[in-house]
Amino acid sequence: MSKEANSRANEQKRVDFVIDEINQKAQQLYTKSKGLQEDVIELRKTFWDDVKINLDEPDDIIETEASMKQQAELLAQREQIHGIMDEQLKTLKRLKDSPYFGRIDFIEDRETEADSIYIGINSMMDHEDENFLIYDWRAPISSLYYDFSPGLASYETLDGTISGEITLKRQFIIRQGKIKGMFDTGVTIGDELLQQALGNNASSSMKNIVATIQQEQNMIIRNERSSLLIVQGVAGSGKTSAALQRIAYLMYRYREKLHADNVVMFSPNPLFSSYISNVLPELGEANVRQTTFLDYLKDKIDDSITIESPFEQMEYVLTQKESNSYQTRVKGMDYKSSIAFMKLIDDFLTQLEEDGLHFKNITFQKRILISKEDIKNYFYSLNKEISIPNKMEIVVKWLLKELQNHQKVEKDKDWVMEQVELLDKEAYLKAHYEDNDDDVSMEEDILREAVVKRFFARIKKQVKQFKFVHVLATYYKLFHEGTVNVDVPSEWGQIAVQTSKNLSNRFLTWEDATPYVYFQGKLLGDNADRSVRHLFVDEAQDYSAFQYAYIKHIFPYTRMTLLGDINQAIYSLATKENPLVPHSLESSHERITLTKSYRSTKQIVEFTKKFAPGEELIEAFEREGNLPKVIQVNEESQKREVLIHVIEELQDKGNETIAIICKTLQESKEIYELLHGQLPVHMINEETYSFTRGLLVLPIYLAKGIEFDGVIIPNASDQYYVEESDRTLFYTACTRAMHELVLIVEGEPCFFIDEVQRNTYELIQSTT
Ligand SMILES: Nc1ncnc2c1ncn2[C@@H]1O[C@H](COP(=O)(O)OP(=O)(O)OP(=O)(O)O)[C@@H](O)[C@H]1O
Repeated sequence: MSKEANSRANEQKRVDFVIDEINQKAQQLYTKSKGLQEDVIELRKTFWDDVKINLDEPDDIIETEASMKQQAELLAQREQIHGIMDEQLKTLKRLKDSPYFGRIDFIEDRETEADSIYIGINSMMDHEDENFLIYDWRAPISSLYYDFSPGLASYETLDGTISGEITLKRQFIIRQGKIKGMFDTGVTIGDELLQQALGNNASSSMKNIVATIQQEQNMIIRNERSSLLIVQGVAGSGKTSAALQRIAYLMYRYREKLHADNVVMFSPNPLFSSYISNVLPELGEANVRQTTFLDYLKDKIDDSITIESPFEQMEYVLTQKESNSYQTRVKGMDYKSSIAFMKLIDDFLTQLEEDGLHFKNITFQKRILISKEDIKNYFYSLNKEISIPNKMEIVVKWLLKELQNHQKVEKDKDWVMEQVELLDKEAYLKAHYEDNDDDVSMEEDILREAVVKRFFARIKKQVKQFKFVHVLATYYKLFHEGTVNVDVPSEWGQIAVQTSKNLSNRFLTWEDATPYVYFQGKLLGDNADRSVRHLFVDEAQDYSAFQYAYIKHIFPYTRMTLLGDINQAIYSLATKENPLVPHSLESSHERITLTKSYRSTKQIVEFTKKFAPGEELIEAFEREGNLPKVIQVNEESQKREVLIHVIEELQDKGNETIAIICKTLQESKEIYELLHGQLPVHMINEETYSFTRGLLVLPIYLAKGIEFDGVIIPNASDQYYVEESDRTLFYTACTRAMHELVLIVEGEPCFFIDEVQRNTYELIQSTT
């Protein structure tokens, strides 16, 4: 047997042994868990048998409560242990298929023998709980695997640095308990393993990358120092992957303190949220709170106000250039994205301390109980030193007191008696018991009280929610009177008219959404969100300076990881003052730059980097593929045939997921109509929450962060990608491709293609 075959046979023996241990452990755990489950069922069945119920005397009631509590605690405890065992069983099941993916042999300084460390998704000890058969990839010692090649190496523990030498670094592909591949590696982690991982077909959900994390990605994953970590990484460099493995790492490292609901991730769209939702559970961790920034804001705004989505805004920018109000809107977007606008709002808030806040009448049965003037007078009678939100709290207290008086007055009115008659039997019985003197008029009094209390409860709740403050009307005023002594853009007059019109329709454009929520928080009090210990912002290039300032304002104590690619800043207005741009205003932070692109073949990266804004910083991973194709069609009528031909060709080559990526939703709809009925094609829109493999049509902004086996840009001519501002859109679209990229051009190619050397793509004149 060759040396290699011999060592593979030995490794397989070890795998068999570990799987044997896993089976034994699973069996023991299963037996225990089953016993516990029966216990839980029995406890639930007999719950009331063991509770002593006696409600005769106050003491008996207390004793009954205590007995119920004890029984409930017992049940909860068992259920919790059962839950933990269930998780352990799931972990063992995962390990059984593929117990580990890496091995390092490490000799610590001053030791003579190397220890073999096997690394997997979770750790596992032998049945005597003495030795680790598998180390979790997040354990301190496992960092050796990611950070070093064979030779001198060290890792950090709580007790300090441990140094030594790696004498062997090996990788495995194990499936269903069998070693399918085994490689001894040198400098980087498994080119071969990585080649295999990247060569696979795209999936409708993202995969974990723990077996092949690269050194530069590991720096992001294991970073514990920075309270603000900024990652600028080119398309496909593994930013999202690093973010997700980082979450898993932090949850492991701070297991006692950090729970899934202490971590929030802002993702670019709902489709992306579902795309990445598998990774953490696959790593044995619960999913963290994921939301789009739009949904986050929506939660804070009154339901009666409509908010435009960033995608609608984008669609407007791309398709409404001819509209009369376009220039004003774009200027308004620019200004409202800036810190200067936040200063304008702050200045307006200072004015509001003196005068100008709008309130709403508090009404009951169409009668005004407390008028907006009275509320305003009361508000402005309060000491000027008190902040607006604190004054609001005082107003709430005052209003509740006033309402209590109104409630008393209402109680004796005729309408109350009508409502009393509609009360149910229970209310009557209650009144009867409460009335100790058996006095009928007292009983009526109690019933009247019950009615008004119920009616007033709703008003009081609204008061506590500050519904008496007319935030929208006050914000509206900002565009009329809020600009005294402040510099505003020269187009401010038109911007103000346009904004007022939208606000009158209770409509907030995307550029107004964050300023409005900020403004509202400054009036009513923003609760700094302390529960969020770590915030991840993916596609961070698409946030404006205003949005960042707001995020910082609302999460002042939260550690943040911002990940993005300035080359993919498709909301061009958002790039100004963006923290991803070096030398931006960020003060204390750590910055990591990723330059290697893993997603696409070398040929696709070489092609796309030529028109990327920051070309020199893009490096391709060595994975070979076909040259991208530029197909020229002569007339519109050819397009459908060419498109169908291209799709079929890509499918024949084994590409399972093919995306036709368009500039706008409008264009996507046209392409969909062209193909619908001919091919099984799926249209993806803002409401699509998940996708399956197959043929998809979607606008660029919904393809953000996602990847496909093949990408077709159906209109890559200079009619569609016209201006410099289209560059990032075009780059984002092309970089979604893993294996194949095809651009169809009717007429002249867009000037981005002209920037690319001719030998990096195949030019085809369609004769179809
Ligand atoms: N170390 C790695 N091992 C295996 N696959 C990797 C690795 N790093 C990245 N990938 C793969 O490369 C692809 C791109 O990764 P990811 O989506 O995380 O990149 P990104 O930087 O967020 O991309 P974009 O900005 O273009 O959306 C994914 O398929 C991911 O699985």
